[in-house]
Amino acid sequence: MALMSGTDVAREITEQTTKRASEFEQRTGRKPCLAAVLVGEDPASVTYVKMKRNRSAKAGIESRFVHLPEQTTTEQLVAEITKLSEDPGVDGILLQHPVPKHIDERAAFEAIAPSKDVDGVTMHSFAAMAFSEPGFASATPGGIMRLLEAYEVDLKGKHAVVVGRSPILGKPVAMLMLAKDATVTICHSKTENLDQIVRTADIVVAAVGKPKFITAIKPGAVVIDAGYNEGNVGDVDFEQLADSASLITPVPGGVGPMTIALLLEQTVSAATRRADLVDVSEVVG
Ligand SMILES: Nc1nc(=O)c2c([nH]1)NC[C@@H]1CN(c3ccc(C(=O)N[C@@H](CCC(=O)O)C(=O)O)cc3)C=[N+]21
Repeated sequence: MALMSGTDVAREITEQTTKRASEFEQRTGRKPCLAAVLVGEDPASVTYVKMKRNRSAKAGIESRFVHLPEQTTTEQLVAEITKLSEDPGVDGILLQHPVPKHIDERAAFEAIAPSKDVDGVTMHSFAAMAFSEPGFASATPGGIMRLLEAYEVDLKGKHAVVVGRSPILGKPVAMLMLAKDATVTICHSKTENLDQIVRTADIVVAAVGKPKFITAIKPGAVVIDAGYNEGNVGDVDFEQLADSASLITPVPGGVGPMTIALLLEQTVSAATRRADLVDVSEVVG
């Protein structure tokens, strides 16, 4: 078994992002700006948004925080996000999921301008991922793909099993893996014989939100734990699988830091594109 260190790969990506942010500031006289929108006081969400803002600041990205009360209506939230979409000083918009149950989350996500959807949550970004067109990846799926790339996991012809079909995690990561020529199976709460299907996977992506849900794999499989349950517990029973997996992500230190790295990277890309600058790093590679 070998670990896939999201912490290490995220650090490398963010070093590059920091350089690009600084170059953006030199050329435009302002920092790239990410607006983070949080509705309510869910303690986990408060922590995540704080982490994202801290890491933005360290990378030279300005962050704007829009904290709305729990009882905000869909109309009010859509109005706030629309303002940010129209604000020329804002490059990227993150609406922290989940929003309170009375809010139509899809309507809120769709108020994000496609050019500012650095968290990859809109239908526009989903379509771009599904059609392999340029666009923003959903942050966690994009982070997972970069982690697989960093560890040279070739998906071509392999059976990838995604457990979970949420709009910003399971479904888009399945599209991204399909684009890399994996044979993709998506399992969910209604799937029959889920354990057996997981045991046929060369690559397992656990994205169900159930602590230690995945307990058996095919020996040698690559295991990606995208779960973020209370107390930093993943969806994978790490102890149970550590020996039989060829590569496995830890929690913490796996997918989580990659999610934030992608968010920041895409924020600088959005800023660069919006300012109509040629991004030297994209040209030079
Ligand atoms: N619109 C939206 N986009 C998201 O990307 C999004 C979201 N909503 N809602 C919640 C989930 C969760 N999420 C995490 C990000 C980083 C860590 C992370 O970095 N965790 C650290 C540990 C955290 C700690 O030390 O407390 C780690 O895994 O090493 C975890 C979870 C992003 N999410």
